[in-house]
Amino acid sequence: MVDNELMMQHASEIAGDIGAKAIVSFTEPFPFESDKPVIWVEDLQLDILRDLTMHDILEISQRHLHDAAIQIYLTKNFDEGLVVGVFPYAILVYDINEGRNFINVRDYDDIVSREVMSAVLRLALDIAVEGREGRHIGTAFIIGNSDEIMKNSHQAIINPYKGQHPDDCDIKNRHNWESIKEFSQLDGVFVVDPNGRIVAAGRYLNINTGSINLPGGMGGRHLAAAAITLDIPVIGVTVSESGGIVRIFRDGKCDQTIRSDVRVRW
Ligand SMILES: Nc1ncnc2c1ncn2[C@@H]1O[C@H](COP(=O)(O)OP(=O)(O)OP(=O)(O)O)[C@@H](O)[C@H]1O
Repeated sequence: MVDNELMMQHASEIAGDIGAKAIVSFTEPFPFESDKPVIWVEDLQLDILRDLTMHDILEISQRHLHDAAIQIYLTKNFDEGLVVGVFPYAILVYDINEGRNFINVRDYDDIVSREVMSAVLRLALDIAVEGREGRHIGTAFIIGNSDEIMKNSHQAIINPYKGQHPDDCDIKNRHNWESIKEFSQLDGVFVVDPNGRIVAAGRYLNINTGSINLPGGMGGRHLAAAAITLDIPVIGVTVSESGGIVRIFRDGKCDQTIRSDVRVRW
């Protein structure tokens, strides 16, 4: 296998030559100096690539780079430009526009601002990757006119956000994420208004799932999120307990699927 340091040096040169925004490294992290920001991707078992054909290696590497690019897009607001991906076996150049075409938070700005949508997706990815106390967590955020959502739902347990200071309910504020992650273990969903204020947690949606048709493997949580988006103009963001996948629902359908099996570190 080629030395990781050598791969990184070449990637750094390529990144300089093509004016890339960053280097995304899938190799084992080590201290590395570069003019370009280096993003390390963790939690990937790339050893399995060793026995595959070059075609398969490239296909899998590209998929991982695509997943990482979505996280970079959501976290860094990199809207366009190139990144150089470094794998133990390959160097790939990736256009962030491709990731952006796949998921564009502006697609939802008739209901929720880009800032709130990015925050919810980033938090949802965190919950999908980290879980809580060593176990996977599933939850959902229903975003839109909160009065309408409240009318179409009821408390499964006491609402922990009732009567709280608005600053403590702001989903855009990362300082609030720890408590949101804690409450994501509760049964039911979060209700979020278009400004990013969490109005309720532990909320059960009163829905009619008759006209909803989802692919197999999606149970009550996904059905409920899909159904409410058909009944009223809201967005549903789900985190699946089984599989750690984040999905965006709109108009009764799953609009986007984001895999969480790569973890980027800045
Ligand atoms: N109508 C509803 N409103 C709000 N939450 C619901 C509703 N129905 C189910 N849920 C939530 O979904 C949880 C899991 O249900 P289920 O396992 O059937 O969902 P799922 O879609 O298979 O999701 P996962 O992939 O996360 O397991 C329930 O414990 C509950 O918290």
